[in-house]
Amino acid sequence: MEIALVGCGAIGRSVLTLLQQHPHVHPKWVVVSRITPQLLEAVADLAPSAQLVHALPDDAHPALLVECAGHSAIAQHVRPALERGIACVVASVGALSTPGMAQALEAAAATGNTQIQLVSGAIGGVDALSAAQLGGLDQVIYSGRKPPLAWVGTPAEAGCELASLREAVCIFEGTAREAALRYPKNANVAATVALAGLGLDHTTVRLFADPAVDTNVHHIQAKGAFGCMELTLQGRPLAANPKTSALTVYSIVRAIVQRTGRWVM
Ligand SMILES: NC(=O)C1=CN([C@@H]2O[C@H](COP(=O)(O)OP(=O)(O)OC[C@H]3O[C@@H](n4cnc5c(N)ncnc54)[C@H](OP(=O)(O)O)[C@@H]3O)[C@@H](O)[C@H]2O)C=CC1
Ligand SMILES: O=C([O-])CC(=O)C(=O)O
Repeated sequence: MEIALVGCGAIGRSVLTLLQQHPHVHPKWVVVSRITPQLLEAVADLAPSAQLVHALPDDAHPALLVECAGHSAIAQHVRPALERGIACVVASVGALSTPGMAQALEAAAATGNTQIQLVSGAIGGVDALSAAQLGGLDQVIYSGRKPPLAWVGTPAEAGCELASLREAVCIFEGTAREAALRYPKNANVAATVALAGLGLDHTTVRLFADPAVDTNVHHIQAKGAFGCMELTLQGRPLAANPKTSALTVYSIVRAIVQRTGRWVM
């Protein structure tokens, strides 16, 4: 199966590394915003038969395009690929918080007669939540807790001195839509939980910078006709990006590899 990968940062490089164990998956195109000597070297090492490009060439027909770049890549690369009939796997789920984006992707997938898969990424339990939603959900609360370093370069910096925090600070409370728009590199999970459950405007989100944790701690509390659910996931961050949990990489590789087999779970 030939695939195109969009993004070659912390997630992209780890995905390429793991895919070396899957001989039926062939990364043929790696789409990046800037082609640098370091990237050329990394791709030559991790996926020697892949081309490093700024956009998917017109004559490329991958079976799958896998996005692990950032919110801007959804309009720039995912939407046109869907229109061309290329199935897409998306990690930057928070991009769907931009008004009109979900509808635009839906229309693009309809034009191309193909599908978009949103990965569960750094969280689990999304299957249970979306099944529970069919019976009716009363409340879903998501909280994301990360070490202070993971919030560098975000609006959290305006409200507190991250480097000298002595105790946990709630840096955001609001809807999943607001969280995903304000924290595009840290609150994709908030959007995922919301899209599976009560929606972007009815899911309560709290984000914490916490010097007492050394993992990215995701917590979901949900109740409804099904009963109730509580899930805590302590995700080990990637060394190359403390904002991102390693589980995101495994979730993406799982989504790719499942397409080469006969079982879907
Ligand atoms: N669903 C989930 O659970 C999670 C989702 N994510 C999503 O995955 C994204 C990537 O994470 P991570 O790999 O850790 O981040 P990194 O910053 O390490 O890497 C992102 C890479 O993508 C490139 N990039 C950014 N925008 C584009 C674009 N429009 N087209 C092509 N390349 C682009 C960047 O290049 P440059 O620097 O040159 O712009 C960079 O090399 C996050 O921004 C987030 O949206 C992350 C964690 C969890
Ligand atoms: O990787 C994580 O732990 C979560 C994350 O960054 C996000 O939700 O965007």
